[in-house]
Amino acid sequence: MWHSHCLVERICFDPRNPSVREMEEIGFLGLGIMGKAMSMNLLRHGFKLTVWNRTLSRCDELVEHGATIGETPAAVIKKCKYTIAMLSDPAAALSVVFGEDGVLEQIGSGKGYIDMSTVDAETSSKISEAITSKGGSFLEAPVSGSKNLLRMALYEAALPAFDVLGKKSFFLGQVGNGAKMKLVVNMIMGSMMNAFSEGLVLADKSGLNPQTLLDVLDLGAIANPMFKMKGPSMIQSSYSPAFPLKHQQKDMRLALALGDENEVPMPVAAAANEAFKKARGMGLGDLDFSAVHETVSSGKGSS
Ligand SMILES: NC(=O)C1=CN([C@@H]2O[C@H](COP(=O)(O)OP(=O)(O)OC[C@H]3O[C@@H](n4cnc5c(N)ncnc54)[C@H](OP(=O)(O)O)[C@@H]3O)[C@@H](O)[C@H]2O)C=CC1
Ligand SMILES: O=CCCC(=O)O
Repeated sequence: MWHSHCLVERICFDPRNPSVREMEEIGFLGLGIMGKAMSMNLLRHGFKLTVWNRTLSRCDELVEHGATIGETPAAVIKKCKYTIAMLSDPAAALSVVFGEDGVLEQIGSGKGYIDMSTVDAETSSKISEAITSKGGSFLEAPVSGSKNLLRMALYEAALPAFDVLGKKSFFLGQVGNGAKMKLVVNMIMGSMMNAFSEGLVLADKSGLNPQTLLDVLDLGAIANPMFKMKGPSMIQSSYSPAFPLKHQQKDMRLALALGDENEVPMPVAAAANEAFKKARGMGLGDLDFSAVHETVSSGKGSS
């Protein structure tokens, strides 16, 4: 998990003292794959939550586990001192803040907004400026890892919640750096996933057992959790979504724009992006990003 900017004040709960946690209510906006898993985790660790999701019915399961529903993002902000958002993309992140009944209507002094969505630096900066101009505090805090980062003070205040949500947090300085770091990481991940897919298909088509390829890869210098976790299901053409392919393609697109801005040639990432676009065109956007494998294995590559 990376945090780049700003939450304020020290939250008065202490991770070692659940009774203190109960004094603070955290808001949570966006209950997709990640938001739901993160909210459940917070509830399990004794945090009180008020949740909102655009499709309100997705709040029901959280309510069964003790959460309260906020009718709008503004209502959640009004009720809670700290609110976390986990939304699909820049458009969603902006609309929840700037739209009708949005975050801006109730944010103000003494309130913190933590956006954990993967967006670009420009989006983070727009949100940060709007929130801080109303006296609120903002922290961009994109996360790495799947369902299985405030000005420094808000960062410190939020650490008890981050401790529950992730293994390690990094404070990266100014707003935008969290978004950039996340995009660099996901650009590498998306490029690797494409090379991995091609390798699996090449092994298979050239008469090798793909499972043996996985075993060999796992013992060498390029062994990594992604190959280990995704490989077996990719061989079975099974792509139950942990990280939806449409979001991986959004991250490739945003990383390539960052490359444009900084004049960094990125031919490998550009080719990977084309493969993810192809996969979206094949109707695979809601499946796991490993479904890009189908663009190679079905013989419908990105050329
Ligand atoms: N899945 C993963 O492994 C990881 C994902 N991420 C990032 O986290 C974010 C969320 O990912 P994930 O949970 O997988 O995605 P999902 O697609 O499962 O969830 C997206 C969420 O955004 C909401 N949303 C979409 N558009 C709007 C809008 N215009 N206004 C309000 N709400 C909107 C959806 O609401 P509704 O239910 O109404 O559609 C839903 O709550 C993304 O930025 C992703 O890149 C980061 C790390 C890992
Ligand atoms: O942004 C998504 C990252 C997914 C992962 O790290 O497994």
